[in-house]
Amino acid sequence: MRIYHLSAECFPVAKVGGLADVVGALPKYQVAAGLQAAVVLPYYDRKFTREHEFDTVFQGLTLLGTRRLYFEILKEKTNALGFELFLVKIPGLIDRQEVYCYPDETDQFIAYQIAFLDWINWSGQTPDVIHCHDHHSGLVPFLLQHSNAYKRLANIPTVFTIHNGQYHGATDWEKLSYLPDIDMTKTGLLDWAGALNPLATAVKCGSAYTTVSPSYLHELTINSNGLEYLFYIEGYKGQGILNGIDTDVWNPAADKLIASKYSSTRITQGKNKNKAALCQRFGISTELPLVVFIGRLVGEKGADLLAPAIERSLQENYGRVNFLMLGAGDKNTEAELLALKEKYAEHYNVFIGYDEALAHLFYAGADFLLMPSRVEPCGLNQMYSLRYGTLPIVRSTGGLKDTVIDFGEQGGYGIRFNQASVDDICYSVNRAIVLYNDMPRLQKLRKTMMALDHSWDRSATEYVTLYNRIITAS
Ligand SMILES: Nc1ncnc2c1ncn2[C@@H]1O[C@H](COP(=O)(O)OP(=O)(O)O[C@H]2O[C@H](CO)[C@@H](O)[C@H](O)[C@H]2O)[C@@H](O)[C@H]1O
Repeated sequence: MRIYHLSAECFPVAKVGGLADVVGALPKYQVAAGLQAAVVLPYYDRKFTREHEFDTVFQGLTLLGTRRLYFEILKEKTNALGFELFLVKIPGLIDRQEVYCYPDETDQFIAYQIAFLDWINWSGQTPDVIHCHDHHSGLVPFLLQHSNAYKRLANIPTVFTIHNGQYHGATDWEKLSYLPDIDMTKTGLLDWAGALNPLATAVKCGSAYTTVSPSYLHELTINSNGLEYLFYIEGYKGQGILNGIDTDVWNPAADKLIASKYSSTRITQGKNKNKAALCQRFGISTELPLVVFIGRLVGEKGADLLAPAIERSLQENYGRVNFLMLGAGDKNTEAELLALKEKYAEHYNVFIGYDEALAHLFYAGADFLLMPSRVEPCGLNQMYSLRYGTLPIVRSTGGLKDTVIDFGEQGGYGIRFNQASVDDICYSVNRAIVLYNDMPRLQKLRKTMMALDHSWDRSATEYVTLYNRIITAS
């Protein structure tokens, strides 16, 4: 079965967040299961692309409205990622360093999708399934069915996976002229609330859509930034498939990015060594329970709650708990987190920025990982932390609800709270401090956490079942 995954991110080529982790791992597991899975990314001028060799497998000329675009499809020579990797390169438009936030990013993503479709069309390929991830490839299901340019491809089934339903890629109707030779009676499929909305289009036109956890499938009908009714009426096509984690990359027994490797037979020694390295780097003591946060500093992650919650918690528990933060994003939140450093240097520190290696040390060296997310489609951090024996403190939402059971319940191993509020965070941190002071119990929970299996094997099989279903129906 030939599958093309289309995504803006893929670890380690270009990572901004969890989308990259999923697209860098799922195809590898699919290849191991016997599928011919490949990833097609926009080209980025980054370390990975500079350090690897590529063959030019296709060259073409296409149109973006009246603009003529020369494009190339590059293929990584050695399949270094465990699957075929193709890059769409368009000089002057898709050849830059950053993944997002260019003023012409709508043009970039439309051109990327058109170049991909032109390539498979002109090169005579007919993949069994095209699997699109987030709005950056959301127009593909529509173009396959309703563009005269791609008539030969019209029956290819598509899966659309929603990693983040808050971002839709909505744009104004001016961009309609960029779409090649479309059936103008079908433009309603591109519309949501008066804008051209790629995420809504993909939900309407895809053979099926998936969310990255079962709970998030339902939550989209309650909170999806204006698409709630769409998810309600299209719900029959939806399926929640929980993400897995790449256990080759996230494995404390073989992780080269941490200070000391460890397995579930030597958890305490292993974690202590990593905690010592982490605390030394940030100038805090190792004796106290260490609570960390890793992630994008945005409202969805509840990042604005961190500074007030940490301040209150440190005032209530001065000298009984330490905090370390790693993240970048909203400038006000960054400033608030930096300001706390002055006041609480002995018990708190923050690294503003993106640092993959440091994230690994955080997962290994921390005692607790805090995730006060308002919205969490799946969340990978809590699964990484479980694998490293670090107890997750999470708000009960989306994938966090599906993967973390409170230690107060039968078989539980984490801490869960209901409200994205300073009160609930502080209360949960207090529970963590009490648990830390009952070390035999915490050690037992660490063993339980590390024995959990969140690898991709199960979820990869669920995708294959879905592919088979939509292929049969097409
Ligand atoms: N400053 C920093 N330095 C180093 N590493 C950092 C970092 N900030 C974040 N990371 C890393 O980025 C990844 C974040 O993954 P998440 O799944 O938590 O979030 P994200 O919201 O990006 O993904 C979206 O897509 C994924 C995948 O489907 C869903 O799990 C999630 O709920 C959804 O919001 C982790 O690998 C984390 O370690």
